[in-house]
Amino acid sequence: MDTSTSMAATGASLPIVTARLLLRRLVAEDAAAVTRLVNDYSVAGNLARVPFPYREQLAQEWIASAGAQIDSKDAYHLAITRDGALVGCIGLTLRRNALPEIGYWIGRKFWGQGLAREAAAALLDWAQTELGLVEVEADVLTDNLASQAVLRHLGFVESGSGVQQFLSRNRKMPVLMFRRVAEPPKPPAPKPVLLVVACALVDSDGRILLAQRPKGKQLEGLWEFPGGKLNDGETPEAALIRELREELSIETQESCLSPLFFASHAYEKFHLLMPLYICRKWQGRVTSAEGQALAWVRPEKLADYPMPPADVPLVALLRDFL
Ligand SMILES: Nc1nc2c([nH]c(=O)n2[C@@H]2O[C@H](COP(=O)(O)OP(=O)(O)OP(=O)(O)O)[C@@H](O)[C@H]2O)c(=O)[nH]1
Repeated sequence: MDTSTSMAATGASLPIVTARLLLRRLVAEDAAAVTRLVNDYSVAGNLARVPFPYREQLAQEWIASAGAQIDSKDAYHLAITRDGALVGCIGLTLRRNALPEIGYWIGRKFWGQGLAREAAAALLDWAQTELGLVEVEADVLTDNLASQAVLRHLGFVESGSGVQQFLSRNRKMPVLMFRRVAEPPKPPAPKPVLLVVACALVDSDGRILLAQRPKGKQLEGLWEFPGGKLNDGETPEAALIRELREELSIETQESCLSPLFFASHAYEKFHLLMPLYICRKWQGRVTSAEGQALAWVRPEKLADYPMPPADVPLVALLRDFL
């Protein structure tokens, strides 16, 4: 069954998938299952707008109107299915002079498994993301403690009480009103800024030295400019002179290091800020002091060496510069 094509027209993405459930558009074939589950006083008696006994003809009409309401964006009544079988329904109705209202029911044999809570949590998240709904209301029979527990768990708080006509009971019943204000999405936690210094060592043939990141390290196998993190109290230049000594067994001086470009890149756990220096003068022979593979690379060949994402803009700049 394709429930996604027709939703495309409304701009909202359905179905909604949760750990155990699929919330999808109701289809005509659901009428028999809806009738079987709702035509049970323990279910229908909690619902204000369904008569009891409940007949399949009503289910057919309701399913047709639910489809039309989704298309007109007036309400989103969805089937709750588990492993392909209908276990209940859930809906969100957008009202003109009132807040949107959520309602749901679960067939009696599926009670006690937290399915209403799982479906409602998913629909509320979906409504916030897809429809921008922040505040939602729900009315619950005063003695329907299970449904009130679901709402409380989802962050609803009691906002009033009243009476409402219940078709299923053919009389007015006391209800509690609940309201939920969704928390605004949390901004991502700020990442620590990591300062790393790196160097484009350029030999007399105009080739640049790249070092391969060893196995077991983050970004292993990628080629990078020699360098590393600053120790406490170190200047960038002192750190770079130390790193070149430790990694490549060469000596250089601050006067031989010229700042060139810098990389600013968001990695998953930190934000890298990496000034890239250029150095054409050093003492000693470049050797791999830490066992890392080294390569002297012509500027036009740099792109053949896979490098960390932070380095990509630097490589382009360096190629133009040299
Ligand atoms: N040296 C260097 N580091 C780079 C480059 N590009 C880039 O993203 N980085 C990142 O900057 C950090 C450099 O830290 P580092 O070399 O001192 O440390 P590391 O990850 O090797 O681990 P370590 O702390 O065990 O030595 C790494 O996260 C590395 O992925 C680059 O061109 N050169």
